[in-house]
Amino acid sequence: MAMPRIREVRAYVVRGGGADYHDQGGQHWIDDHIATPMARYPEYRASRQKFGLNVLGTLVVEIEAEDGTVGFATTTAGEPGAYIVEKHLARFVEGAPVTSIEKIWDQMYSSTLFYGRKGLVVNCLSAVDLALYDLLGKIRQEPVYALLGGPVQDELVFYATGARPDLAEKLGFIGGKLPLQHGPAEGPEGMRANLDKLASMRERVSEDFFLSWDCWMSLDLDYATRLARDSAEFGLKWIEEPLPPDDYWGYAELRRRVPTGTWVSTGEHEWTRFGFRLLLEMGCADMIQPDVNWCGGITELTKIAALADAHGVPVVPHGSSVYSYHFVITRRNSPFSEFLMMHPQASEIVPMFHPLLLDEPVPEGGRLRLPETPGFGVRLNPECDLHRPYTH
Ligand SMILES: C[C@H](O)[C@H](O)CC(=O)C(=O)O
Ligand SMILES: [Mg+2]
Repeated sequence: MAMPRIREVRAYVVRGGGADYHDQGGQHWIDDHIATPMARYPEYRASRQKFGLNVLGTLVVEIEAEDGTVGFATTTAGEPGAYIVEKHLARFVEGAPVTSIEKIWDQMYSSTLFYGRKGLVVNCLSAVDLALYDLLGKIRQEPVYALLGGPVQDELVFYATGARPDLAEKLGFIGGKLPLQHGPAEGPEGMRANLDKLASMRERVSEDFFLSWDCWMSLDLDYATRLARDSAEFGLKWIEEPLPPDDYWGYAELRRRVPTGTWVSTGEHEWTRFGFRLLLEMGCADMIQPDVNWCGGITELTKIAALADAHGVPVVPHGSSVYSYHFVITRRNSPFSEFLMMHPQASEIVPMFHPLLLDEPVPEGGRLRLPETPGFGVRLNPECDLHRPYTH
């Protein structure tokens, strides 16, 4: 079968949910006094949006082949991302065969080394990579998981991230990850409030339902050590992203300090196999959590997961909806998946990238069988207002 070439790349910005899942309206648990590295400044404690967490918005990348087939994907990168895709990355994609995914990745990464390597630029590159997978799947009439070698499990099993693990258990999830609300700047009172929250959730859920902390880079080594130790009596399964992502030494030390049986996890804000190589070789984590919409797309996640497998470290991707589901279903080394509760009170199941995607699958009873729809199996919601700020 002759493979078409790529005709055009287009980059759009959209506000309100989507891949920038922090870009929510008011009164949402995800913006309700969550511990962050900015919480040392009292004026930025109550709301993450106040310091600019949702400043970027969602970037949508569409890639159209000569035969008219369109693949698309999304990331957190907004208007600066649209500029990078249109003015820089598109040149490596347009005119290339739709199968040229590895070469395009290498050209995008190598050509942006002088200002990229991590963060926004690799988020953009991830969206292009995922859009290429979506396109290839649609052209071959196969789901992305089939392109990746096929499923190794029949269905995905989920834990839930949100303010109400007790409700998540009733919805069938296997565990719940709570946002930590108070950091070191809030002293012993904040620590007590954190532990009280965990204790009260432990009382409300069954013994087999696991509980974890999401610390969103907000702690220091001593606080993280105390939190992990004092949370152990409530059966804490893991302490996630307790330290700033560049503190590889702190993570390695924390792993030595936490009680046996408590995992240290991180990787949500790490990029490419080079960043994960440091985490793995330095013994920073019992589990890594790359976000496929950020870390370099499927092309890079495949390499990161192979490295992790060789180190005996499980890979449980951060959020990222269908983009991680198609990957996880093909991996023995990814025992479960994350579902971010995007309902404002975390009391009902809402698609993770709502309202941007149509046909976005959600777990039922904490489980999900992926449909056989080509590509990632989702469509852009025509009711979302996509804006194309740049052309090339
Ligand atoms: C709940 C966390 O603060 C963050 O919004 C999401 C996250 O880190 C995760 O899902 O993991
Ligand atoms: Mg997290």
